[in-house]
Amino acid sequence: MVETWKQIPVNSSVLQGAQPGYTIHLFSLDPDENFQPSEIWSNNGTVGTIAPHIRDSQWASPARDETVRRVEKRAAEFQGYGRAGFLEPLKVLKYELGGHYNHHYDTFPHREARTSMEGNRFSTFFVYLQANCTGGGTNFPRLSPPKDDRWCQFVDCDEPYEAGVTFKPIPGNAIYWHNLRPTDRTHHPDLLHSGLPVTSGVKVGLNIWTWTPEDW
Ligand SMILES: O=C(O)CCC(=O)C(=O)O
Ligand SMILES: [Fe+2]
Repeated sequence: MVETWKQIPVNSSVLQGAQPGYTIHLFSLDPDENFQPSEIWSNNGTVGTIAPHIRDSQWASPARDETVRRVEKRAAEFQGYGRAGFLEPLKVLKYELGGHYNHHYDTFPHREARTSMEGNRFSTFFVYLQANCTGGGTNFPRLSPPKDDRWCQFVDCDEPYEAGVTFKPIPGNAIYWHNLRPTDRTHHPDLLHSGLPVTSGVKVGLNIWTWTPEDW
């Protein structure tokens, strides 16, 4: 038989029973019934309060089914080993009209100020799952806008220089950053950020927070 480059039918028995090392699953979460108002935690990590003038959104932790575990695994592998100790259960966030989250850090300040937990949120993935909305970018006021125009597909290049950098909520995209400085383990001051108000429609995001090992 002559070999051609169109030789293997996708549904052939050759593929049945194969155990690929890596499978892609369509990532779809519909945790609507589980959504509750998002809380704000104090610096020592003890109290969660609801304060819509600071943060107006709903959140839910999806059940750890196979899809969610796969996302967890990918997030862990992306970061290699080392300072990545634990993942916090994934948190889906939903913002409706006017929903926002004022400027904040994702970290808790430093070990001594905390009573109820060890470690800290080393890194953040913020994934845009749905963004059928206007507004709703993620703003980092202390970052300098990029000079290369190619970034304009991901960040809002029309806003004033002083506004810092605002990532556009593009479904399927994610932003990733390290909250802690490796040298002194304090939070990086430039990583102050906010979820800008949604001016129409709905934005759904996903937080994947990785914690340092307990002895960090
Ligand atoms: O909604 C956003 O764009 C950012 C959300 C955020 O910073 C957070 O949930 O900690
Ligand atoms: Fe945040």
